[in-house]
Amino acid sequence: MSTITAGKTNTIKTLNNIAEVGLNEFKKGNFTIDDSNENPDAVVVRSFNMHSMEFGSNLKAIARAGAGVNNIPVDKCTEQGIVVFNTPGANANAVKELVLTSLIASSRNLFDGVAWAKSLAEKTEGEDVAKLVEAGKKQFVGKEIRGKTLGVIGLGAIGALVANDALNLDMEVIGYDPFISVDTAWNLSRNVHRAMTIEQLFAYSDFITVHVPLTNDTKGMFNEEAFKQMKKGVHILNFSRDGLVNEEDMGVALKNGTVGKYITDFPNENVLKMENVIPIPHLGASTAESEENCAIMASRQVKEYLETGNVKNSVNFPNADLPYTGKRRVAAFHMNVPNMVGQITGAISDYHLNIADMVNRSRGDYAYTMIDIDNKINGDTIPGLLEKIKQIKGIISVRVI
Ligand SMILES: NC(=O)c1ccc[n+]([C@@H]2O[C@H](COP(=O)([O-])OP(=O)(O)OC[C@H]3O[C@@H](n4cnc5c(N)ncnc54)[C@H](O)[C@@H]3O)[C@@H](O)[C@H]2O)c1
Ligand SMILES: O=C(O)[C@H](O)COP(=O)(O)O
Repeated sequence: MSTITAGKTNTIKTLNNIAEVGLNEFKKGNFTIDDSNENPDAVVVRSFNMHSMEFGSNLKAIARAGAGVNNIPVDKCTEQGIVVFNTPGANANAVKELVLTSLIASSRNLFDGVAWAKSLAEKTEGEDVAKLVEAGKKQFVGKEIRGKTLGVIGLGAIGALVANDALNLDMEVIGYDPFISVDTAWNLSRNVHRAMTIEQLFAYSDFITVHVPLTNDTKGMFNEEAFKQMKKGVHILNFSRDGLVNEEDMGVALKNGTVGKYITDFPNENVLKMENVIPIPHLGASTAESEENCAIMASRQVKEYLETGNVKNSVNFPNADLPYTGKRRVAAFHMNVPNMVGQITGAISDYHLNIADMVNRSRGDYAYTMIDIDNKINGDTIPGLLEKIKQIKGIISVRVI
């Protein structure tokens, strides 16, 4: 649980394709990328499922080049002092564009219409194609979205962009997010109506799009009870995670017409068998721009953490920033309980070391302390100092950088 990292080459392992421009960030420092390494210092990942992985003793950070971290065992990482990062907002525009595309395309029956037009090649040829097109197009008459109501559940990076742009498409927009952040609230148009309860949103929406993380609280939130409260024929867009939807209940709602269409970025065996499902192969964030944004952000955050201890955009530990001056730095994750800082500084003073600067940040049950040391530390001193800090009850992990 304790490591000395100064001067050491840090090994980075990737578990998915990560845009090269992001991985190039590691060329500017003491890093090697080695995907065969069984005990890397950090992992960069997209959607690879890490839940059954064992973590080596060197692992200090996992960066999700993307938003959702449900593929990472975050609680296990916290217990082991492994920082989990994500890249908030870096792929939001890509998802927003596909949500709005799918909203219009589903309302205009575009997916079915295009598939039907393509199928004509097998049925006829020559001028007959045009005749069949004109005769058959009536089956795909759609509805305009102008004036219709879009319900947006979750007004974070993606939801807020979708809500604002839907207003520009002349839709009425109603949003629901009991945990909205101050930053997002500032970015949200004042013309977005606020639903005080999710039931209000259900009752008024012709289209519902969901942009919340998959957690124990949101799992299965689209279920029989929810469908009962929606307008008949509502279109539901799910670019968040399949687990938000109770698929058995969705199957029934699609069959009896309660839900007119279900557009999902997470097709699986169950939903592929259902009528009126528009399956998209998880393309929400799949643009060159978004993949690059996410890869750069994830790589920079890991690099900074390994080199300086500074934490930015962690989902499990507090963010902390202490300007790095090149002095030796003690960085410790610990429980957020009284007298931890006192005990860590006590251990440092036992070695007659003087403190130059420090920061302590907390988040729920956990806290992070970084302490810069004034003196030049003899390399032989470090293992003893680490051991002493490690013995303090409540320490989760400690490094000297
Ligand atoms: N399809 C894709 O490729 C793709 C890409 C990016 C993100 N995602 C998914 O979309 C989710 C949202 O991404 P984001 O970047 O907007 O995240 P975000 O963290 O910026 O926003 C999430 C919002 O959901 C809100 N929220 C949480 N629980 C809620 C609840 N019970 N009811 C209403 N609101 C609730 C939060 O307050 C927050 O504002 C991600 O967690 C991920 O699962 C999918
Ligand atoms: O949560 C996310 O960021 C998305 O689901 C994107 O996943 P991807 O990186 O596998 O495209």
